[in-house]
Amino acid sequence: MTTAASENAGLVVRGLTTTFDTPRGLAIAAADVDFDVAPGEVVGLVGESGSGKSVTLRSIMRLIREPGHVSGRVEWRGRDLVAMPDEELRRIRGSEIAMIFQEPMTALNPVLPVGLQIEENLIAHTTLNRRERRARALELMNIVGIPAAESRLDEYPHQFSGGMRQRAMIAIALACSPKLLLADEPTTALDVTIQDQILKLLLELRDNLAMSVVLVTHDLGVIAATCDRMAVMYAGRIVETGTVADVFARPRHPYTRGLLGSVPSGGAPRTMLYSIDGTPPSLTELPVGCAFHPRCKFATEECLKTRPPLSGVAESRLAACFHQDDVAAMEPIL
Ligand SMILES: Nc1ncnc2c1ncn2[C@@H]1O[C@H](COP(=O)(O)OP(=O)(O)OP(=O)(O)O)[C@@H](O)[C@H]1O
Ligand code: NI
Repeated sequence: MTTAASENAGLVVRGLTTTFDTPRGLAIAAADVDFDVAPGEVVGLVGESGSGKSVTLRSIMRLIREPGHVSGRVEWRGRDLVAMPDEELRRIRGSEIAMIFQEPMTALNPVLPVGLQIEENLIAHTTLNRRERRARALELMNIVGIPAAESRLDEYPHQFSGGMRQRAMIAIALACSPKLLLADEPTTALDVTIQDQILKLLLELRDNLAMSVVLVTHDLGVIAATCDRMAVMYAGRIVETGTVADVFARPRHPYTRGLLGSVPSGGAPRTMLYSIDGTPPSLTELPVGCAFHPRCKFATEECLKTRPPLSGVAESRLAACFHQDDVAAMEPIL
């Protein structure tokens, strides 16, 4: 049943679990992931390479293919995206919900001019006529800051620089004024100036469209600059959530503390440097107990036997650590 309250609820993810059958066994790439994104809110997902950030985003959009399998609930404005018929999902995808992929070249069609790719989205999801579509495409190119937009509409993706391609992909994603944007490393590999411009653009759109954003990044500087709340992922699980201010000021999970501690103090960090010893576990052979225990200075007997549940001081401020009070009691980092 759809209620007015749930229609306003934005994105609600519950128990999202994604596994892959691999020759080495079942890889649990995302496990029991829970998070919410309110209308107009920007939530960051952060974690090391392979922690399950992209898999989580792709699972929300039902873009996981064999040998992958997704379970759990993804509610968007009160409707379950996991259980919804393909046809209905296709209508929502690209219009209400848009995604920006990690690698623009794979998301863009190489044999179609950029302007036409924007128009294709408009053909699929609006009743605009040809002239109106062209005008809207031009408007979008201007919004994302592509110079000489009029002539660039007829160019192909390979004629665009990396930064311009990223902008083109954002223009396509935004063609139908989505209410939810899933952005996977939208600014990685771009230089700092362009990165700042694109993040600023996303925040403007968030304000103008009351758009919700899930932003995946491994860059804590990007989280600090753009997000309201954040979730830290480790080995497929969310291990800490909270407002960006709270998590940065007083991390409650040793992994988060390690990530933040490895960031140079003074000014927003641009890259995440790892000072945490060791490497993440294999997803087919996760350690018993807490998956982080082999790398953790706080680990005790309990951590080797039992996986700590996400718990904490408030519903919106959680950490999956038995020793979170000790972690929080440490000297502030920044
Ligand atoms: N099709 C697949 N088959 C098997 N394993 C997969 C598949 N797709 C993803 N995985 C595994 O899922 C895990 C999580 O991958 P994911 O791409 O979500 O990581 P990530 O956090 O986005 O990392 P990065 O920062 O490098 O983008 C990885 O170990 C990856 O090998
Ligand atoms: Ni990724």
